Amino acid sequence: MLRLRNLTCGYGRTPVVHDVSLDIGADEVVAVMGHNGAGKTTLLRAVVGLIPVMSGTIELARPDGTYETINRRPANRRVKAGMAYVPQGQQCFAHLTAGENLRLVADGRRHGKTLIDTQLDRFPALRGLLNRQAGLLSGGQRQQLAIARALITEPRLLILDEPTEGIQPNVVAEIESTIVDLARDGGLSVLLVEQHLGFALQAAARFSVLRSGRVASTGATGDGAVERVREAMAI
Ligand SMILES: Nc1ncnc2c1ncn2[C@@H]1O[C@H](COP(=O)(O)OP(=O)(O)OP(=O)(O)O)[C@@H](O)[C@H]1O
Repeated sequence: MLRLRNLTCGYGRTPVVHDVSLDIGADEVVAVMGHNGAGKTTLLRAVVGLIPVMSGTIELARPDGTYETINRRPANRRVKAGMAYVPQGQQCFAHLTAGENLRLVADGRRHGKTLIDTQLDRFPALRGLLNRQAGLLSGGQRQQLAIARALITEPRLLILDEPTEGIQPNVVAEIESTIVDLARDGGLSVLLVEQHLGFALQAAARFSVLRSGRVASTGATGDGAVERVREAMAI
């Protein structure tokens, strides 16, 4: 679904992410881990088109499975091509209700109401909160709202930046099972940036660890992955 080849990106003329290569297959969850400042968010920003690529390529699969380079494609057209981005920090329109947050994305889409209903089935806790201001929801509820809103765009690639940050443990488990279900149900690949090791290794099939903007370790999340990740992160 997504192929990064020797991707270098950063801010102004200063590279922050160096020479990163990464593959996410169809219906696959891949976790990118690393300490604060390792460059995880910067990598995602380049993938979604919020900052330019300095060198290397970002390739996205077309629906027919062939790849095209999208380095210069504006962010809004990447959304149209099937990417959805949920930034760090449970971002919602705080003064709008939960329902208005969802309708903002659904309105104007064909079958907008059905799209909202599908997400309310996925996140049943949101049903009773539709008339509540998003700013008054708990962190976990806001994160579910942010993911639901992203899914209304019917992405093929969901990009999540630290979805469990600042969220109580019972909701972390819910979000984890949602992500696993989404990929298992088919039709969706997930690029997950996460510092919560247990969560990332449970949810993802493969991992990459970034250290100082470079890939320090990469592999499958099976036996021995915890040790490899800990070693790469030097924890
Ligand atoms: N807008 C910006 N302009 C200049 N430098 C930035 C900007 N945003 C981040 N940086 C720098 O880029 C480096 C990587 O930051 P980034 O946010 O990508 O790391 P991260 O791994 O996502 O960390 P965190 O887990 O804290 O979000 C840091 O040194 C940071 O100071």
